[in-house]
Amino acid sequence: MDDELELNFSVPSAAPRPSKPSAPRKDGGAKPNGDSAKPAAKSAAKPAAPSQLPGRNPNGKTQPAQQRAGKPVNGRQQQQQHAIGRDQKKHQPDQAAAKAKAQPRAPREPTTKIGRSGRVQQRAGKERFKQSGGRGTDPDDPDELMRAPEPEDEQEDDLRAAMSLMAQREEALQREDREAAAARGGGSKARAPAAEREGVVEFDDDDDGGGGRKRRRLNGPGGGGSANGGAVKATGRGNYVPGSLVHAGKTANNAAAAANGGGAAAGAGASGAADAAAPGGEWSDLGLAASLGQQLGSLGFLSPTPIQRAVLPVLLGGRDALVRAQTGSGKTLCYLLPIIHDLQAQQPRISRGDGTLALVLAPTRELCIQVHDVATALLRRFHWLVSGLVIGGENRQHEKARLRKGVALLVASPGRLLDHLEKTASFRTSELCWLVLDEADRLLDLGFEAKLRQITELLNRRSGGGGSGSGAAAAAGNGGRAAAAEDGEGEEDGEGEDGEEEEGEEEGRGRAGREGGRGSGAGGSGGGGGGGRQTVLLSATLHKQLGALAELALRDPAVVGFEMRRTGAGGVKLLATATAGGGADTAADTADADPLSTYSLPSTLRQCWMEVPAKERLVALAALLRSRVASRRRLGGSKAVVFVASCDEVEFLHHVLGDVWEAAAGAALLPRGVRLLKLHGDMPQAQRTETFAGFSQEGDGVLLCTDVAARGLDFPNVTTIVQYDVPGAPSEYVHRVGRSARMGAAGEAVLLLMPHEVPYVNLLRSRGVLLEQEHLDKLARYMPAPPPDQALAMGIRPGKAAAGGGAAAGAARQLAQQLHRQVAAAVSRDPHASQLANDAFRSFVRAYATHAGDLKRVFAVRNLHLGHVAHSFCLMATPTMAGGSGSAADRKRRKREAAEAAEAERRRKMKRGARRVTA
Ligand SMILES: Nc1ncnc2c1ncn2[C@@H]1O[C@H](COP(=O)(O)OP(=O)(O)OP(=O)(O)O)[C@@H](O)[C@H]1O
Repeated sequence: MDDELELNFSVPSAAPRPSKPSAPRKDGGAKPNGDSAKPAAKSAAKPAAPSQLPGRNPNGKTQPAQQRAGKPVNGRQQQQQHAIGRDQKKHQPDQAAAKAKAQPRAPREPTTKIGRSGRVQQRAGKERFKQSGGRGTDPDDPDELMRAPEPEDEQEDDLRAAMSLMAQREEALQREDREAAAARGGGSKARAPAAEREGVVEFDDDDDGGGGRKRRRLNGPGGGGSANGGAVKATGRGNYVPGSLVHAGKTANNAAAAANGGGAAAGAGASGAADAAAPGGEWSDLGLAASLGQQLGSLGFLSPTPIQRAVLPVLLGGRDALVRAQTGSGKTLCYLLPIIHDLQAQQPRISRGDGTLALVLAPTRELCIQVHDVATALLRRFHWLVSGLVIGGENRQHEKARLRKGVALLVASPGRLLDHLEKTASFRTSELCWLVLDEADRLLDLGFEAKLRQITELLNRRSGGGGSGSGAAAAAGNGGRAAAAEDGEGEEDGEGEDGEEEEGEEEGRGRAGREGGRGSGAGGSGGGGGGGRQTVLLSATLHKQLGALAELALRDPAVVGFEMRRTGAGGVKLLATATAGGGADTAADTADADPLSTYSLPSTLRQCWMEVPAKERLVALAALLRSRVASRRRLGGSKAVVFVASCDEVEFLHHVLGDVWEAAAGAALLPRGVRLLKLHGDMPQAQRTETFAGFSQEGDGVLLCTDVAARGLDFPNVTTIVQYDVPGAPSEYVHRVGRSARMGAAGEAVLLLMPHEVPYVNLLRSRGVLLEQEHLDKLARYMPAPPPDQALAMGIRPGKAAAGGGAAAGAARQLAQQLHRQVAAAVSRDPHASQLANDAFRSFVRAYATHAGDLKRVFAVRNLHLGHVAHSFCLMATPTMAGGSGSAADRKRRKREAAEAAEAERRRKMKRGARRVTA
């Protein structure tokens, strides 16, 4: 059954928004390519912009005769004209000069030809300088010459020289294209005709002072061209660390091979491998610039995925878009490619002085880093386009400096972006032409909706764009998690943009209710904004507030992964349809518009659940990790991500399964070479970034984390997802498991449930998520055990546990419990470990208490056996819930301590390094 969601934005009128080449400029002016861009309604309301007046160029400046006469004026000429205008002002300080300028022009001297001796020009210049009584430019003064306007004949010389260069360059490009086409074996796919790409020929990237440059955007299918025709400058900027591109490339190659070899693999819902790279697809077919296609190829992206095929033409055609697709289907490139295609083609070339032209917002810092890394890798070929990152936890001053210099493509988390929009005066966004909200459902879950509204309004104001977007204050009934995050993180440093929803959820939910009440009343005009800005909203789920967000940000969007239907009331309904990524959509009961009910999971993902008594949770986790590591390593690599409910639990498990375990059991839990890593929102940003990159690069490893890693993160080759604690919301289940089985790779997800939690499986089933059951006894062989003499003392033959069968499994579990007691004893002797255990227990119970709605019935605190739960945290007695971890003050204290420890460690490392150098 289809899922339905009512959207409030108005139904698109019959005429779609003009495609990119004719998109309205924010000054309302016609674009240099001559398209009259303003939609009728708006242009009628506004007085004619200067640029629309006859004899004016798009900046409202007087057009040169050549342009008025209808001769083409290219970007370089425009720049020169601007420069001339400025310099003329500078060099005509007095009235006499102004009058002289007003005199009818003397007949021109014969134009100096290119290649003629510079001395001829110099002499003529010197003569003019003398005649003017020393006014104007002294040709003997090299500094002056650098600044001076050139005499007209010299301008023309320059123009001729430039045009001749253009022609040469164009010829070279065409030659290159012909060669490339011949190499591809298809001469028909040559570059677009020269006339289409006249604006993309390279010129020096003169900055005109940052104001008033008019660029020609060459968006739209077939309208793009290569900006540099392969004249690649290695800038060394690309800092793509995680290696997921390489991984992706491999996956794509594998997928392509599978599809080619397997023949029928490309069918809908077939294996993700076929989804990943349908044969025959080419980037240039979709209208991307040839050089961008080449860059994609060099990064291993050989052909587009289905979702990219669906979305790229829409965005290249200049429309806003609302996109839903399954996890790991390649959504990031869906928006980065059209953005880069557009930016690289703009003429005159974008320079740093232009500020930010594309803005990508993502809910977590790690996701921002990831998107930025991919963007940086793609931009390597376009050295004049700079990408940047602003996220909470980073040094504001450094960010400010980068923004002041100018960052064309900026990836940001909402809190920090808002901060810069409000406080960094040199942050230019007046030229913004792209806004992307990635993981929009998560942004909403985290309660960023108010911040998004503020951001959109600020951007609109700065760009002078229309659309207040004020109507989007949707009731954020579940925004409490974010409110909690803000409570916990934001007060001190104004961050709060992350998914640190682990603790303080109760306070958060209360506050969310209030915020929801406040927001719900706002109606409003909405309807997108930002003048000619193109906006993209990507969501993995059909979130309840998506309609409001779409209303806030989008204008007449193309909708991919949904179906849009008119309602009688003039609004539209969104219906979930099969996602372009293939795979099976879950069955859908749409009454509550639960995101999960419309979700699509990769068909290569095996999902199972395991019933585990509370007191055996820790050893079950240990056995599960050992079993997966052992079996997957045989297959060439094992990477597991373990999700828990709180930062404290991550800290506890990391310490206990690492150092404490080894000391108590006499052997490490995991084989040598398999690292145990941690990632959560209370870690200092530097550590988070290091872990993120480290785990991406690892061949084998186990990552203990909170839901901060649940969305969008693309760790290559994750083979197993373990949900040690149940997800906070059903949709979170889907996002967590989506970290595996990406781009057609195989993966597995294991959900551990305590006996009273087993009905959760039915809840998932009712939403179409089907899990198999796996028995704990199957892990018997991998249960950790104490040394043989202790086993014998317990009356258990050491080899018996490994033999298999029911009795053996029982024995193995007994031995594991014995080992667990030893670990617990070690914890009780170690004050630091004890503190971690107490904090983790409290946080676990607090998080458990925050489940709402249907989930509250299944995950009720009263159903917890607190003694057994405490045992699973290696505690001899059940701690009281009073005080301790979980308060905002406590979070801050721990964060500060962690930052101090990290800083001390950094200094130690530096000292060690310095000592090594001097030695
Ligand atoms: N055309 C392509 N060919 C090969 N690999 C690709 C292609 N497009 C994307 N990928 C790779 O697929 C993986 C998933 O991409 P991405 O992270 O964009 O997916 P997503 O849909 O945003 O996932 P999520 O919903 O989890 O955020 C990445 O490793 C990416 O490098």
